[in-house]
Amino acid sequence: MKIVVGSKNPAKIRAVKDVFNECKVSSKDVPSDVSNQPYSDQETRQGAINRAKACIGIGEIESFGIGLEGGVMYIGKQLYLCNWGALVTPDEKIYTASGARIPLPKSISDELQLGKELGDVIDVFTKKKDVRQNEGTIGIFTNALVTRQEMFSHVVRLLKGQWEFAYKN
Ligand SMILES: O=P(O)(O)OP(=O)(O)OP(=O)(O)OC[C@H]1O[C@@H](n2cnc3c(O)ncnc32)[C@H](O)[C@@H]1O
Repeated sequence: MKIVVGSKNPAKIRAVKDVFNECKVSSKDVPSDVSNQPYSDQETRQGAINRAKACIGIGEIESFGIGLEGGVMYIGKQLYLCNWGALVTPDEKIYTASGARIPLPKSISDELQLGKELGDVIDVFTKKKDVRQNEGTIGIFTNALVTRQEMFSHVVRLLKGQWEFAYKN
């Protein structure tokens, strides 16, 4: 079984390798075809689906595609971090799953409202570089108890499990 991950982000690739450790996992940078900063569950999920589909294009007929997408969404006035994953099979069946979500501090959501991307805002907030490729925003605001890789591993496990269930039944 070959898996193609639609991102060069190491946190995402490691999450897929962690769950599909028996498979050949490769990665390629594909477009999400949604905004750079998705602003709803719907848009974030669509970005994950678009990435997964783009992975099983020409030359990848036998492969499974996985797309992982980060975004934000409102519940009332509270902005939350949200994450979605999609797995597309070679015969184009689509499985989706979402990840844990946590509220973002007002100082962060105020910056996002100016049109900035979370990845840039969290780097400035933490005075770190490439948080998105490491512990992620979820890692920052959970004191590293849950990192971006761990959160995405859970999403990928949800995808794999749904596919296994469908395959067996
Ligand atoms: O290389 P790709 O796969 O594009 O990875 P990315 O982290 O840059 O991009 P995503 O599509 O996953 O996320 C969309 C935006 O939200 C940001 N973002 C989402 N979740 C994040 C997190 O946990 N930590 C930091 N930035 C995050 C991210 O930096 C982007 O600006």
